[in-house]
Amino acid sequence: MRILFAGGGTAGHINPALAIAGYVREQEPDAQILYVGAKGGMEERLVPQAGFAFQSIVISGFQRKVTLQNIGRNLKTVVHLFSSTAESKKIIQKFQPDICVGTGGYVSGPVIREALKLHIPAVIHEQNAFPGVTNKALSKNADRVMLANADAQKYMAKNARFVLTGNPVRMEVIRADRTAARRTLHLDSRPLILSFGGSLGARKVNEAVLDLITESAKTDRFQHIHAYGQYGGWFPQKLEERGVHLADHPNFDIRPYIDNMPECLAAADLVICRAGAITLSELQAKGRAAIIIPSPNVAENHQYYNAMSMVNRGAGVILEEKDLTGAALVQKVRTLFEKPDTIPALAVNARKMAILDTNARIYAILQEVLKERKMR
Ligand SMILES: CC(=O)N[C@H]1[C@@H](OP(=O)(O)OP(=O)(O)OC[C@H]2O[C@@H](n3ccc(=O)[nH]c3=O)[C@H](O)[C@@H]2O)O[C@H](CO)[C@@H](O)[C@@H]1O
Repeated sequence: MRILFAGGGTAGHINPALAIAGYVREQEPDAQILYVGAKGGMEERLVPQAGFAFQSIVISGFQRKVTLQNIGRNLKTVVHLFSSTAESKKIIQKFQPDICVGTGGYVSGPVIREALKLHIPAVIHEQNAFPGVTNKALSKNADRVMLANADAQKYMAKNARFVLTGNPVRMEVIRADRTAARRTLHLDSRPLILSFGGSLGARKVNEAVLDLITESAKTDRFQHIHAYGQYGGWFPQKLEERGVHLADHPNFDIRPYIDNMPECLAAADLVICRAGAITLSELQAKGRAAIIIPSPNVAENHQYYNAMSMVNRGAGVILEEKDLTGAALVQKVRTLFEKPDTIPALAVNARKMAILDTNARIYAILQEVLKERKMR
């Protein structure tokens, strides 16, 4: 199979594509896989790191707020609209895919549109209950619209060919073993708290975790791995200013981005995170207890609903950003570790929500679509 993936902007769109691509590669080691991402996007680093061929196109999104600067940006976006279409066509004609898979983000727009125009079958996957603009636009003509949540259907084209698949989670995440991961990460028997604010990081989460780690440094009862994200470069310096010298705390591992998330999730006792759809699917796949802090800055407040679907099943604890302070986070952590049964119960309930055969379901859909197209 020659298969072309397109999706990007944040890891929430990239990792599902990597999960599907990884599964295809396992099933068909000879499969030819090419990933098309946006120039300057996280995919430029994450895709080659996962061992897949990568090509980028120049693309940007429209800014909705009217400011002088945004008018300039939007003019550039119009130019990119044309250039990205031409670039996509060129890549597709050269690679000659049997099928294309779009996982959302602006970059999937021109690639999937051009593939369909060239009569190449194309499917898309939507990770959220509230779909992104690109997937909404593509839903009308895609061969299949694969959904993680049936609610997304009502915002998409009426005649679209929907299939409920769940969210694809990378096999590395599903398979990672706790004991082996803890050994590789040189952890001891103290509990591990893993924290990150979505794939780009989050200032509010960083601020609260800064207080948590400062507090934690007094007793060294926990081990911490924290990712401060793209804009949180101030985090290690702030810790030092508070008298927490990382050199004195080998139990604190502070980084801009967690590249070995499969291991970190496997090793963690408690996760503190945003409510991005893929992060939550990973918590479920691993059965991990979490304090979930939904981002309020997303379309239709969808992270709140993502979080509540776990909270309502006793599979996580919510801390809304309006209530988020360092003290509130410290208190929540304290409460969770107070009784020995609380964290294991959350973890078991999270695991009950896992859908573990999404990659296999999607692989079957790709084959079905290919067969269908051949028969036409
Ligand atoms: C602000 C925003 O618009 N967020 C959206 C974005 O979130 P975001 O890009 O944060 O996506 P998710 O939370 O869904 O997934 C993040 C992915 O990045 C990985 N990861 C994260 C941090 C890190 O340091 N290392 C690492 O590997 C996680 O393990 C996960 O695989 O896409 C999601 C899926 O469409 C949406 O549900 C989110 O609402």
